[in-house]
Amino acid sequence: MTEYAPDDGLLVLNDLRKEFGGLTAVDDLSFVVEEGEILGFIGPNGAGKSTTFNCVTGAYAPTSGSVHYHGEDVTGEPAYEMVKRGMARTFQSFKPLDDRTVLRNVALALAPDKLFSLSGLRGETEERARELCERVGLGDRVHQTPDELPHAGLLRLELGRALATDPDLLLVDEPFAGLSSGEVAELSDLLTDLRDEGITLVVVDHNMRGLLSLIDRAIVIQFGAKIAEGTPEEIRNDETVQEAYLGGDDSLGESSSRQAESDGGDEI
Ligand SMILES: Nc1ncnc2c1ncn2[C@@H]1O[C@H](COP(=O)(O)OP(=O)(O)OP(=O)(O)O)[C@@H](O)[C@H]1O
Repeated sequence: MTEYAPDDGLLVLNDLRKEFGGLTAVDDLSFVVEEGEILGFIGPNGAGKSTTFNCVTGAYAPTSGSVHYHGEDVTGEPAYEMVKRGMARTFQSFKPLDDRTVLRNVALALAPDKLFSLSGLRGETEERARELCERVGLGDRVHQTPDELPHAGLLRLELGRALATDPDLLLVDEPFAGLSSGEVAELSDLLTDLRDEGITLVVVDHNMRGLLSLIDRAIVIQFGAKIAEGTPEEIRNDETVQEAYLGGDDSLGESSSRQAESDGGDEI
């Protein structure tokens, strides 16, 4: 099996393994994230996507294997260390503070220690929080509270919170769930803008709705192991991927993927 060198990519995983008792959630998984790309990290429900990234971002210690970031061995480092090193993530089930404005929620991620001691946001902190709100398209909603935002707005807020740590790698967890196709397109534009500004992105999802037109490349996993890797076109046409999703239905093509999209379904 290929052993990647530590500097083969911005993020390099070699034989990453995570066991929970007798269950192997991540099964000797190796792949790289190249600097400047938007990588799709795809797999059916329960494939091990979250566990992989919990091992990478420091929420879990891997059972074995290695993680290199910026060429350095960061295997098993805690979450705050990974944030300091420039890795950020969004969570699918995030909970903003509903009694604080959008601006304050972003500022909280920017300066958690200061927010509680200051009576109001001032100077640099407020300015940076405003910039971040603008950057994620919430410039005209800074004084609203999260419960006034539509779901797509909450996702933008979560992105603003993640960007507050000034990451160079951003892991985005299932961003398109619950969005209309118009909102998927708008969010894709935002993610592409972030990439163009120099942030490398990994977009994690269990379906490919909206994803294949956004990403440069994808890794597909099943039962914790890599089953395919390639361009969106290669992934779409990969028989193993089709089997993993559809139990061997080889009729998958443009039309059925569009059908899945219009159904909001789980398929490719
Ligand atoms: N903390 C845990 N303890 C025990 N088993 C776990 C734990 N976390 C995940 N698992 C198991 O590991 C396997 C992989 O789960 P994981 O959540 O990583 O999959 P996933 O690809 O992210 O799925 P989804 O798309 O549903 O989020 C599953 O069988 C899950 O039940």
